[in-house]
Amino acid sequence: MTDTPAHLDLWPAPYASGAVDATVSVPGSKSVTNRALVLAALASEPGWLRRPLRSRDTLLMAEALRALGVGIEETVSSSSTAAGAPDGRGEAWRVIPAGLHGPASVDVGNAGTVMRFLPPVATLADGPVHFDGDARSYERPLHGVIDALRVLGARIDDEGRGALPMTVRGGGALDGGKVDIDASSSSQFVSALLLSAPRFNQGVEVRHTGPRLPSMPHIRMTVDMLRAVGAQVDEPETGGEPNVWRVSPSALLGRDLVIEPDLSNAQPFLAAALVTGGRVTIPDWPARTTQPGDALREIFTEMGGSCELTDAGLTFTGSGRIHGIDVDLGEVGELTPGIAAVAALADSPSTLRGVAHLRLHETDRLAALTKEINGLGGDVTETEDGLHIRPRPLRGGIFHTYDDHRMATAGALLGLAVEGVRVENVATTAKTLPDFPQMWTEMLAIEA
Ligand SMILES: O=C(O)C1=C[C@@H](OP(=O)(O)O)[C@@H](O)[C@H](O)C1
Ligand SMILES: C=C(OP(=O)(O)O)C(=O)O
Repeated sequence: MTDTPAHLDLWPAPYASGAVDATVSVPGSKSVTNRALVLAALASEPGWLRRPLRSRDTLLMAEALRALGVGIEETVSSSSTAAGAPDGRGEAWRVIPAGLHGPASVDVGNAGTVMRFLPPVATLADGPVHFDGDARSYERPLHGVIDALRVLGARIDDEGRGALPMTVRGGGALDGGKVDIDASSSSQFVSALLLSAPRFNQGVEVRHTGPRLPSMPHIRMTVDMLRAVGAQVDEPETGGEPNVWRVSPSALLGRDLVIEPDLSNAQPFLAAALVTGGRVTIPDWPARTTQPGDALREIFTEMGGSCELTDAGLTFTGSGRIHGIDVDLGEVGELTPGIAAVAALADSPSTLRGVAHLRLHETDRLAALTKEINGLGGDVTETEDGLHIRPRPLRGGIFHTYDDHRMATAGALLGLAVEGVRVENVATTAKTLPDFPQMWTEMLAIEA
């Protein structure tokens, strides 16, 4: 982990002089948008995504599918007031499936969903598909997808790396069948194989053989979205064998889907209510969802507030006090940076457990959180599978972000309560929330 020169891209994180009181409309879910794009591309008829997230990760997914021959048209839906509205709301993507063609090149950036969900799609193309991405993408685990696809009949050139860069030698179809994988380093291995499986000749039977499986809500999301386009899925949570998922071969329907707001991106705004003892409402919070961010209702309530779901959305009200928490975040790992930031401001220590796999995310999040919170005077130690956080008075300073959008929002959160925090490269929030700095200052009612 190298230090970025201090003069580069330092964003003075606004300090909150009082309690926030705001309504914040959060753009669409990254995880839902990228699954919906893949399923729409594999369908047998055109479909719509309304209010898709338009951020680096989802634009990379759309661009990659276009490179394979899929039509994705930008339109302004009837509910829209203006094309290109800053938060992307009101816009729609019309997805027109087509035969998948190689040769093609895919830039995955550092998007786990693109680097894992698209290689199975590429096996269905009629030529080679080359995958490359950011330097960090070479270090993120992909072996589960590569090895499984080989067992299912694919030809992949990765020069023995088990990682990017690589070329999938698409043959126009894939046998499919049974495969064992160890998905303990990423649930996205399972989701990746299931999403394309209706188009494999024999569908798929995936058995997870590893010690643990993180991010179960994201696998539920995959299963739910497959079923919604007509796929037949057998899985452990509805009476199937433990750790086994089966998808039958079938055609997929085109869907007209309104994408839910990204509840993990709602996290910093809800946390602002907790940290300042204020109140924040997130409109369109779904009554039922598979998004892991829904767990924030319980987690932040335990840390010192209350929430209410009404027609106006989810309103979270801070109590003015923040309590430490002892919690297993294995199911909701992507919430860890925001929870760690809040925990560093609490009135008692916290233990965050079950998130060893975060060492393989956008950056090593356990190391990065420890170093950066301690750099502001905090007292955080890494455990084998998480963090111990003992709150101490913090001071201003540079909060490095390591190209990690959730490190940037964690730094902004600390800045609400600690004067003089400067977040390095806040623009890295473009991975999933390009308008974050503007949304943050609007929430605080600060003139831009
Ligand atoms: O399938 C998905 O959309 C995701 C699954 C999770 O990945 P891991 O299981 O690798 O943590 C999550 O952290 C990531 O942000 C999104
Ligand atoms: C882990 C994350 O992303 P990715 O989809 O790249 O794995 C995240 O958004 O927190």
